[in-house]
Amino acid sequence: MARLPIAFSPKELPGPPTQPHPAPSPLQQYIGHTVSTTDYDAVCVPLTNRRWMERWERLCLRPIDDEDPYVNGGDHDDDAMDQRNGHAAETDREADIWRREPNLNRDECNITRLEEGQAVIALASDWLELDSFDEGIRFDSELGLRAELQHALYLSLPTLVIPAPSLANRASLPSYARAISNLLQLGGPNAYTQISIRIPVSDPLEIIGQGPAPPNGSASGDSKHHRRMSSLSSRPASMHQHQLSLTQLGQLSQPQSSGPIPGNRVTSVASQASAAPSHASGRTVTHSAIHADPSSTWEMWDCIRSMCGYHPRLTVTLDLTNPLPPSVGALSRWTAEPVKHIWLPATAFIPNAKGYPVLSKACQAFIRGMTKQSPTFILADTDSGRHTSGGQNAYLQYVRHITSQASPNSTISPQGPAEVASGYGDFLQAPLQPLMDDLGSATYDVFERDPVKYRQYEEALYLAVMERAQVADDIVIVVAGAGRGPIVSCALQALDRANVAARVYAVEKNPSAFTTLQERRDLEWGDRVEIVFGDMRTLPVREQADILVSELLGSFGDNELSPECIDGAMRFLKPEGVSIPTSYTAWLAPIASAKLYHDVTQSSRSPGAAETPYVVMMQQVNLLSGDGGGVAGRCGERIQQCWQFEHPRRDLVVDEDGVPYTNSHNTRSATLTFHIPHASPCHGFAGYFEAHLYGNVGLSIHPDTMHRVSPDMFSWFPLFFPLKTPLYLPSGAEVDVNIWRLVDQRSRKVWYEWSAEAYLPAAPNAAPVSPGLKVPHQNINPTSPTMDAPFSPLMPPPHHDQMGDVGRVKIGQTMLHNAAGQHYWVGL
Ligand SMILES: C[S@@+](CC[C@H](N)C(=O)[O-])C[C@H]1O[C@@H](n2cnc3c(N)ncnc32)[C@H](O)[C@@H]1O
Repeated sequence: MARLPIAFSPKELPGPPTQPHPAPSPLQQYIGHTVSTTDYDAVCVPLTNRRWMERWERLCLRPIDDEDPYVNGGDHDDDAMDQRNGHAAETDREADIWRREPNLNRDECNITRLEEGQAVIALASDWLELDSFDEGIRFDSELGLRAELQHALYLSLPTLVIPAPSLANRASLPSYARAISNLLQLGGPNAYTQISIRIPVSDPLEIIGQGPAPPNGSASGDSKHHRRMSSLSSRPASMHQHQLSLTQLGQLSQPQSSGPIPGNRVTSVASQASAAPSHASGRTVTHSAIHADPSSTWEMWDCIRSMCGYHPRLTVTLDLTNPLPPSVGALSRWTAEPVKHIWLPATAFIPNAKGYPVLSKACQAFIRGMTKQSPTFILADTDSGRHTSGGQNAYLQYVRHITSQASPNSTISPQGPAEVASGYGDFLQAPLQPLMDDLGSATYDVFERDPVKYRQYEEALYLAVMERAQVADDIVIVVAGAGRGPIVSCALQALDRANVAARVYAVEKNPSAFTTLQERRDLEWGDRVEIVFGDMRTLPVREQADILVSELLGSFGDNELSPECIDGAMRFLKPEGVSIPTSYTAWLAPIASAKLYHDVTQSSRSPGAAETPYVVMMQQVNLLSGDGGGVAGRCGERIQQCWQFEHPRRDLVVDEDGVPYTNSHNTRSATLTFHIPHASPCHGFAGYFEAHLYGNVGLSIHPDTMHRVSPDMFSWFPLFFPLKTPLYLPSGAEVDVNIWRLVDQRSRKVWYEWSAEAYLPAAPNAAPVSPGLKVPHQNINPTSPTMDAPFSPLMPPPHHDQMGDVGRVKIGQTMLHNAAGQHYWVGL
């Protein structure tokens, strides 16, 4: 496993440069020394220092009354008031000049030189509040952050880590996200610095079921709320907005006024905010409704990145300060997100029996699972002396040890050996079309490296030969689509093992591969094999076979047109003959993957790129569905079967040449209902196949059976059916997926179309619920932070369907993808 970078977050930094450039600055020396003399790879440094905070606060905040010397000093005379007003006007002027061109001064920055930016992870100021209740603080925080990002872009810093939005202030999250979205425009399309949002892995109070985090505590536990109000808020125009936001939060008992509220402290407003927030619609959402699913921190991230349009320079710094949520499903969502850093403070470690810092089993498993995203770990507070043994280095050594161990077997995609897999992770590949195109030798070379597939074929052939040998003296094997001949060799080895003689034909339509077959016949096989050039669907039959063996399977089973080819080759088969494979099935599951979604929707891709299936070795992908039927027992398993093809089919109507008149019998359709335990956007579907070769031998890339059926096989990666627009699925949602395999004989095409509908389970006869009333069927209310649709007074009463006692309410729908095969089809 590749060595993952680990960064050190020091408590104290060296002072500013004292020598002119190019003499290395103290910070540069410190970073160089740390990286060269320890096992750390980077240093995590706050971009700015206290002086910047003090200037920003002086310009952008006004003292609250009890801090104001003019008010509390008792000097209420006119002169004092005049002096005070004059002073404030001067600061206002200075503030507005700053607002016109927000900047940082040199002595406010910890990092000032290009050379210092190497091996650095920069932290933005954690006292800026993009999501403050106070509109003025929000806007000035955005300007402050703009100045910081501008500086980071100037220094080409790789990342600026932005403080977490406040859990206690979800209502302002859209403001936070809007500000981030605007900041991402800075520097234009060639901007380099990534913005990484620090998101806590959980809200601890949510985990113990006590509702959201308290006010005045940021998600990471730091107190960053300003005790003062914005200087802008004392101006009439913005005060209106400020009042409005407070009223919407139900916090003001006094009537609105157009002027400042005497003695009203921002902190007191914030402290009331954890009481049940009442939305402008008048709909009351209780804490339990909001926080039944431990996902509010992930949901904050989902809101931000959705509002930022899945921007490629927007990433997550996952903060493990708080305890992990107990649900593996809730945690695994992070595997599908662009997690760039993992913040690991000393408090996340527990002491082992000898007092050394270690991580809990759950945390170890989580971290190992996240290593495929290659995050940088940031170790913080390791010098706090929290653990009695090992000293500061123990944390580093331990994380090195954990991240060097392979992640447990929880993959949802076959992975080849490192040299095959490297570079394939989450890479979108166009599915092969071996019927329409002639494959190159290098392509055959790649799939011939998988010994498992051929071992399975040889075993299946051995079983079939042994069985046929019981009833027939004269055995004929036809390898249909022989490629460069590996299955021909499998057939010969199976015959040798069974000690049975047979005539073997190798049929191939790729003229170049046919030359390799000629060479192998001449040099290896001799007259044991007869090679035949041509299309198996039209070639004249020389001799009928006992065993027709083919490998025309795609990642979804039938997507390389195995059904159509084998139908045409049926003419080669004796009435009692067998096909290897005898059947194959296509399977589907809903997935989330910010990376795959971003890749298919990139502007450089064609408009139909999000309506085309891709072959993908899935890594940063989360399988969304759960087992267990869902609330109403309507849902199937987490990965569901779409359809099956069996060979040989004896019921087809064929013409005088033995070729089926139509291909209509190869159309298929499926409607699958999945249960979604944890809220997530759905970015598409993973398609898998299982093939029954013969006897008890098969091939599988189905995540639940591949390790049993064909362990370590890596010839096929899953097929990804993207959604053009993500479909948001709240906790407890049900998603109906429709998928069709369609054929057109005249245009000689086969293609897939797909769409999905999202529902929430709803109680039978559930009347709209009044604010504050308890929801009747608690047990069917699997809520998420954004889920209150089934019982919303704004929605019509739930509609019953035939499938069970629990009705459901539709909440979303996708378009039909690849209608009429306009963007993707496979030629016959
Ligand atoms: C996926 S490759 C498998 C090759 C080889 N059997 C193996 O397993 O390594 C499928 C092969 O079938 C050939 N093929 C596809 N359709 C065919 C057809 N209708 N007639 C003859 N060969 C065909 C392709 O050219 C290709 O060589």
